[in-house]
Amino acid sequence: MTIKFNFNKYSRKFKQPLKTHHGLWEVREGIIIELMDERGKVGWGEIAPLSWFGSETLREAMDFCESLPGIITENLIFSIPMSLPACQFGLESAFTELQGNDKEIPKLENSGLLPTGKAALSGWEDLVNRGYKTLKWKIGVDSIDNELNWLQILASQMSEIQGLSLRLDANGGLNFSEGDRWLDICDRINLGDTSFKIEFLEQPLGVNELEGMLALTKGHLTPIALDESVATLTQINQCYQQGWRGIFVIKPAIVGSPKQLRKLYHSLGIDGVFSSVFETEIGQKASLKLAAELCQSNRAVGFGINHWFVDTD
Ligand SMILES: O=C(O)CCC(=O)c1ccccc1C(=O)O
Ligand SMILES: [Mg+2]
Repeated sequence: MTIKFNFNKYSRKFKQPLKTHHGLWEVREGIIIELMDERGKVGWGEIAPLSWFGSETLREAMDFCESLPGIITENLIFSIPMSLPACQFGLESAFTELQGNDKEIPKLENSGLLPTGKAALSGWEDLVNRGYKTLKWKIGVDSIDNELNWLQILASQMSEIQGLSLRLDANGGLNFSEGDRWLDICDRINLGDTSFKIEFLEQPLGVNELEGMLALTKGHLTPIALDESVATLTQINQCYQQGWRGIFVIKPAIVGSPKQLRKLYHSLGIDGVFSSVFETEIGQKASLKLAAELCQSNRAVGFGINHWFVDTD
């Protein structure tokens, strides 16, 4: 089968830039893939790299697309190198769409992203009114004393509504003793008698500090989720081999080939939380299909943010 290949770069500005320990992120750039088979059926895909997270750069993805001929084969799509994980996802998901199976995505529970810093204290109610029961808050941005103080206020406010939970995402911005302090307070909250829970602390330490995170899990009740440390399939495998049995955040758009993800996910028996990289609806649809297929737990997915773009082109 021959497949026509086309691609287009896009650029979208966030209504509010995302503030994390990595800094401010203002514009999402990526590539839309269009495949067409001999009958004229079209399949869309998206390459949404996040190089500060461990994927290829947008430039590398563009170079790859520019190197491809206008007519490609299935074989080419399934032999994209592991060094281009976002390209693997983009082309493979476009190909899957070509093949038909247009199944409806079942409605998954979503987590809502709180504004970073003190603004979370006045921002959570709006998200809860919009139906979110799981919220996520970026930490490691302000001073630890301020943030721990805000956490305790947030926890006591959120405890007044039944059944809410909170995820904390440090984006690798803590050191060991800071991680320990955060987890002590999370444990104290989780041992309290309200229904409010801290679901997990995401990526407290840097990408290469797995040993430290393994050590942190030992002394604490509140789970840790790896994110930056497991951005790609290769890293998921490595962390598993090195003994990680906690939660894995899976960002399908940058993790690599969906086919290989399925295989690895089942063979390792992963406890996964599926999450967005602020891709467009094209990448989001393909990611959510994978989440619905693979995620056995009742953990919310992290895709609650698509109202955050300014309309441009
Ligand atoms: O995971 C979520 O719930 C929301 C998405 C999110 O936090 C995120 C989005 C883009 C890039 C990095 C991250 C992150 O988890 O660190
Ligand atoms: Mg994260």
